[in-house]
Amino acid sequence: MIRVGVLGARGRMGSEVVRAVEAAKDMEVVAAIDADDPLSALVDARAEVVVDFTHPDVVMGNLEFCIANGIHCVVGTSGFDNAKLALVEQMLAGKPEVGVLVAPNFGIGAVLLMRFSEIAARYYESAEIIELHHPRKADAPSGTAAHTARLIAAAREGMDPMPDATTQEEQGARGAQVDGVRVHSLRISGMIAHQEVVFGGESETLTIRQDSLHRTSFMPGVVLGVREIVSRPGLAVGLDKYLDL
Ligand SMILES: NC(=O)C1=CN([C@@H]2O[C@H](COP(=O)(O)OP(=O)(O)OC[C@H]3O[C@@H](n4cnc5c(N)ncnc54)[C@H](OP(=O)(O)O)[C@@H]3O)[C@@H](O)[C@H]2O)C=CC1
Ligand SMILES: O=C(O)C1=N[C@H](C(=O)O)C[C@H](O)C1
Repeated sequence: MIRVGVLGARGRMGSEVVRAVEAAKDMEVVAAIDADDPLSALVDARAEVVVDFTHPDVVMGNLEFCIANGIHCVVGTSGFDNAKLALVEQMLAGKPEVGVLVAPNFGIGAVLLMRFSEIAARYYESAEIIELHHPRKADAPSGTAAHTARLIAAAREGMDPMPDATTQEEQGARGAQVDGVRVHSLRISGMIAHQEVVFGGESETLTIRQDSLHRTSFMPGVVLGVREIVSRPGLAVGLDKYLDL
């Protein structure tokens, strides 16, 4: 049995993770921790793997503690940019046996959307992202949208800039730019997590869309991450690293 600690255990995602881990035959929750609970409970409970769905402001401190204590980390919390990932690499330098998976999105459809977007990016002169989430989300753009934008930007290397004649703009009307890719963030009651990537070229568009209709959609990916991380030391970014895409 893999001994799992859940950080953010009373949150929207964390509470689903507790249920999913308990339902899996080969793992158990040994510590369910939320804000104000001491991280030392993870060590007391001999947790082997931590699943973190907390907040972008606290996740780095959690990682520092877990890595220092030899606990593998499956991280769903958003807000990771290259600078934060470099810090995680630094934390791991002294603990090469520890694994950390940072997954912008654990939904299989979202993982496929990101891969398909990376493939499509080279074939279209225009690409923009629309992400749609519930209004209680703390960060914008979403981690998934930012990661997708970076993948598209990397795939477009060497291509001409996207056409855009805008010279006069209400602030924000054209969205945020992540590595030069426009991202538009909607916060809509009733929604969970949704993303569209719209590509355009000569007399043609391609729209790729994924919808998470319930937070259970993320759980097969989280459980896979817990199962895999115990034998995958080092930092992996994206669940696709554990899939044969
Ligand atoms: N990668 C993926 O597939 C997905 C990622 N996410 C990301 O996961 C994160 C959490 O989302 P969501 O569950 O909706 O958010 P919630 O606010 O519902 O849950 C976060 C929980 O973490 C708690 N928390 C805050 N600080 C700490 C701490 N230091 N230690 C332990 N627990 C703490 C919060 O407590 P309190 O409310 O008291 O502050 C809250 O209970 C977000 O960054 C979101 O973007 C979400 C869905 C899927
Ligand atoms: O906050 C959320 O809900 C989600 N956050 C992640 C993100 O920022 O991409 C993953 C998913 O979109 C749900």
